[in-house]
Order: sequence, then structure tokens, then C-alpha cells
Amino acid sequence: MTHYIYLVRHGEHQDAEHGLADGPLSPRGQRQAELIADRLSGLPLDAVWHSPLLRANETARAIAARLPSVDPEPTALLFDCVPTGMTEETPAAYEPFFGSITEAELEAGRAQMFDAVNEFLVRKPGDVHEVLITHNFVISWFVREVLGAPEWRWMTLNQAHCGLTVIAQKQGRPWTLLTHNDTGHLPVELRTGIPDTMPV
Ligand SMILES: O=C(O)[C@@H](CO)OP(=O)(O)O
Repeated sequence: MTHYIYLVRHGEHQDAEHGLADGPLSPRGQRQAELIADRLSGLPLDAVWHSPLLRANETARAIAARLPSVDPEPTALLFDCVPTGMTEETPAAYEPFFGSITEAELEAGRAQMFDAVNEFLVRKPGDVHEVLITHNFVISWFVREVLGAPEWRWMTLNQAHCGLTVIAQKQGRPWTLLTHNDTGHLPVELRTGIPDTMPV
């Protein structure tokens, strides 16, 4: 009996390159969403949850359009957020990132991630397959949590648009990371959203 959580970053949104915070999916984002839908199509999905922001909502709709048995539901627990601020352990190189982020945003992010972990990283009876369509930092936080890594380590993780990260828990065992940012379903030209260029 295993509880699987499939963490999917939303597809690329229009004008992302121009710094707009949210928006409808770009044509590339639509295609990414269709391809992750195909990748997930063989699974007996129990639930699909998504961030309420438009880019995640549209990704969920694109998945539902291809998987008619799926009925995605929004949850504010998957909203985009910044999970923590600078801690004593955070390398100084990350300090500039926090320049424009307020204390209130950091407090809200921490509270949201605490609630999200308590909501989703709990054992449910039987085999469970859940999809969470959310944002880069939220996925980073879940992966960090599963690995038991220091708080600041979420900053060292990135996921591509519609990349697939899978975590799982077998009855009586800890959560494990099965795969991180798997982009095998995406052709090279659709592997967007990662700050560093992959050398291979
Ligand atoms: O703004 C970003 O870089 C990330 C942060 O989580 O968000 P998104 O996945 O929505 O692009």
C-alpha cells in the first residue's frame, strides 16, 4: 500500500519572460500541460489539487481536458509563496534574493508551507495517487521536507514547467523521493523554467 504524490509545476505562462507575475498559459505552456497529462494518464488518480493562480488553474484544466475522470480542485495551500527568509545557515550568496520580500510575505509563506505539509504529507489508507499542480518554490519545499534537509535548502532546488517530481510513502515507512524534475515527457524545446542551462 503506497501513497504517491505527483508534484507538477504549472506550464509556462504568457509574458513570463517580461516579468509578469501571472497570466494564461503560453502556447508552449499548453503543450507542456498536454504532455504531462499524457504522462499521468495511466494512473488511477484519486485527486488533483492546484494552486488558484491562473497559470496553475489552466494547467489543471488542460490536464482534465485529456483525463475526463479527473476533477481538479483549487487550494490556497498550493499558492505561490516564499517558504522562509534568511536563516543563520543560509549562505550569504542568497541574501539579494530577499531584498524586495517583506516580513509579512515571509510569515505568510512559512505558515502556508506548515499547513500544506500537514495537509498533504499524511498517510491515507490504501493505495493513493494525488497530483498537486503548484509553483517552483512550493515543490522545492516539499522535496526539502521529504529529504529532511535544512530549511534554506529549498533555495537550491528548481523544477521545470510541467516537470514531474514524485514522492511516496509506503505503510509504516518515511516519505521518499522517487524522482525529481523528470522531464522525459517534454521535448528539449519545451524544457523551460529552469534558471541554469542543463549541460546534458
Ligand atoms: O516565480 C517563480 O520563480 C516561482 C516561485 O515559486 O513561481 P512559479 O512556479 O509560479 O514560476
